[in-house]
Amino acid sequence: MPERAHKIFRILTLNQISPLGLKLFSSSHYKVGSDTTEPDAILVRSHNMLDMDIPPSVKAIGRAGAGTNNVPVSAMNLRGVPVFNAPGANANAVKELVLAGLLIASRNLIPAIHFTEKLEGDNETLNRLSENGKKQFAGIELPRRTLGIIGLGAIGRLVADAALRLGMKVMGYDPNITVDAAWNLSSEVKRAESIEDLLRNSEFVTLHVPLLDSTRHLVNRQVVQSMRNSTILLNFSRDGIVDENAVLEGIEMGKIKYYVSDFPSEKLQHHARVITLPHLGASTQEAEENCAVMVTKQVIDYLENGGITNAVNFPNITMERESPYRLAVANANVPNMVGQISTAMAKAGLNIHTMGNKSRGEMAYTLVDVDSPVPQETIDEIAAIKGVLNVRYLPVPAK
Ligand SMILES: NC(=O)C1=CN([C@@H]2O[C@H](COP(=O)(O)OP(=O)(O)OC[C@H]3O[C@@H](n4cnc5c(N)ncnc54)[C@H](O)[C@@H]3O)[C@@H](O)[C@H]2O)C=CC1
Ligand SMILES: O=C(O)CCC(=O)C(=O)O
Repeated sequence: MPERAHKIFRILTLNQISPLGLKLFSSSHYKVGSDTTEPDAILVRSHNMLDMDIPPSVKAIGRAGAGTNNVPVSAMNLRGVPVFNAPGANANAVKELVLAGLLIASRNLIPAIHFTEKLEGDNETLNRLSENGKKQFAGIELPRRTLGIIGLGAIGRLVADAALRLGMKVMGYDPNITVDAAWNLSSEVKRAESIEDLLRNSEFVTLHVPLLDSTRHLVNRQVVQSMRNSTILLNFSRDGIVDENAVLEGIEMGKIKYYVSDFPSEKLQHHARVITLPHLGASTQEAEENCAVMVTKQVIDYLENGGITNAVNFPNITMERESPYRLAVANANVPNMVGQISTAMAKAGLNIHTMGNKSRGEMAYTLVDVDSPVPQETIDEIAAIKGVLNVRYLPVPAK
């Protein structure tokens, strides 16, 4: 029978994670480090895990941020491993950088700064050269101009609010908007029927969608053609959402005045009409702390209690502990799984105290609390059921 002793969980960090989050891992129960072998869980920010050999010991992955396109989520589905993220935890940081991008581009600040940097002479000369040269950097103001927002989730919504407060008109496009996001969206945001509808009406366009198969090259040649002349395009989502060749053509044709992107790329480097930042969207103390704390709490609850909150591939499920013996079963979302799990438990004479089962897409998850210890043979029998991906026994450790 498995012992009811404190297990030491091993956590591997693949990026720098805020210490405010890491300190939630108590040193008596957790070993945390960037060199941890046989990890129970991995914490990651932008490190590319797509080609990584993820050890079989891994039971959970925590992405201290929003986008999970750097994590092999489908491969983790096959293992029944939840991939957690931190929805909304860095949204304000991104919103602020988008506002900076809007202002930098609308006032031609990058070429203006370069111009001033190159000036030489005494104060009188600098003053004369500045006054003579400044007309080439005259910009536009934001009030009454339209910002088109593609993707109205955590970030898009905050950008909409901020733009409205700056006196802009806002148009939004998001065919998959969640009920929560829709409730939180200002009624002043005009709904675009299509991306083309949004582009026809917007002087500024900002992208806030995840990188998925369906959003790769969302901004392509055809989309660029639909833009108004001199559109300022902002991309703080992911580089893959934009076809860079289409952007370069759009700049040539006068469709795009500036492309402001958080993702440097070889093709766009040193282009006078491209402003790039080094993926700085979430790099504030507050966002780093929020993300680390949120995702660490979720990973701890999963490892210790089997609770799932904010996994991108599993349903949310938490269950109060009403008895000390708990099984957590990840399985494929196919018929009769719960029946087979309960039959195996009944065969061992186990009395089920509470049971919770939820599914999402192809994944399902079952938490079962029983009144007495679960024998290893029963765990093995459940693990052998076709469709079961993993079984974890999570007894409350003896004091
Ligand atoms: N530059 C940076 O440092 C950061 C970048 N991001 C990127 O921003 C993305 C969005 O972040 P959040 O707003 O927090 O995510 P979110 O999940 O709250 O919102 C994404 C929204 O995009 C919508 N969407 C999906 N496909 C769409 C489509 N084809 N057209 C229009 N809307 C579509 C969804 O319905 C959802 O409402 C992340 O996935 C990540 O790639 C996020 C945080 C920091
Ligand atoms: O952790 C970071 O700095 C990247 C943030 C990001 O891109 C995200 O949360 O999707």
